Amino acid sequence: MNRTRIKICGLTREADVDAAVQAGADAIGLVLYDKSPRAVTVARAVELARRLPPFVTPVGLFVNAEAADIEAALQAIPTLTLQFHGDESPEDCERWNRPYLRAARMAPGFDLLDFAHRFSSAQAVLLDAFVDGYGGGGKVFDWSLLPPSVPSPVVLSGGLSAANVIDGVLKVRPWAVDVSSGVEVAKGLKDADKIRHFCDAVRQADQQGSSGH
Ligand SMILES: O=C(O)c1ccccc1NCC(=O)[C@H](O)[C@H](O)COP(=O)(O)O
Repeated sequence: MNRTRIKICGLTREADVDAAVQAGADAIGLVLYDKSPRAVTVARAVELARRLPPFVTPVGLFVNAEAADIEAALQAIPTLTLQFHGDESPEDCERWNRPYLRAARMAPGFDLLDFAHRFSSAQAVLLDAFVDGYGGGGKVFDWSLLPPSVPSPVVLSGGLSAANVIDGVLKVRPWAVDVSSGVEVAKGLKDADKIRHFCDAVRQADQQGSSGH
């Protein structure tokens, strides 16, 4: 069983970036969407991304952003992976010729297979709950809604925490998991112990999954 990759999202402080790296995160999410309580500016994102060692990916999150704002972020952080969390079309995502994640908001009746086909150029589809304000809602969607297989790598997201991520990994078998609220003490303020417990739980899930549980 592959090692489930881990993205810790909505980081705003150096200490939280360091805690995510220390706990074994594979990526950090920087919310470049000014209506979010976890928003950071491009300048702040540069400072945070600069702390990352090799092989830990900075992911910039956008919601229906102006092209100039995405351009500025890519100029400032050339290694940025893009995450589109709004109503962006495949063309909106592909024009940057950069690796990107495409968020899918899993409302009941949502046609994930059609969505994954439309966004086949995405590195992965990030499956999130359908919440007001696009994301970061701390809400779990019904994993049983998922089809038996999805033609893209899946990032499971939405209301995850150390308490439910083992179940999520064993049920959905995603390429990666993504968490924001579940490792916070307040919006945008992460807790190092929660981050560590979350990452340890993902490792435990991988062990259970490889031993046929
Ligand atoms: O995190 C936010 O505040 C946010 C705001 C607007 C769009 C996307 C946002 N976050 C995107 C993420 O990838 C979150 O990690 C994802 O929605 C899961 O959040 P949570 O349910 O709090 O773990």
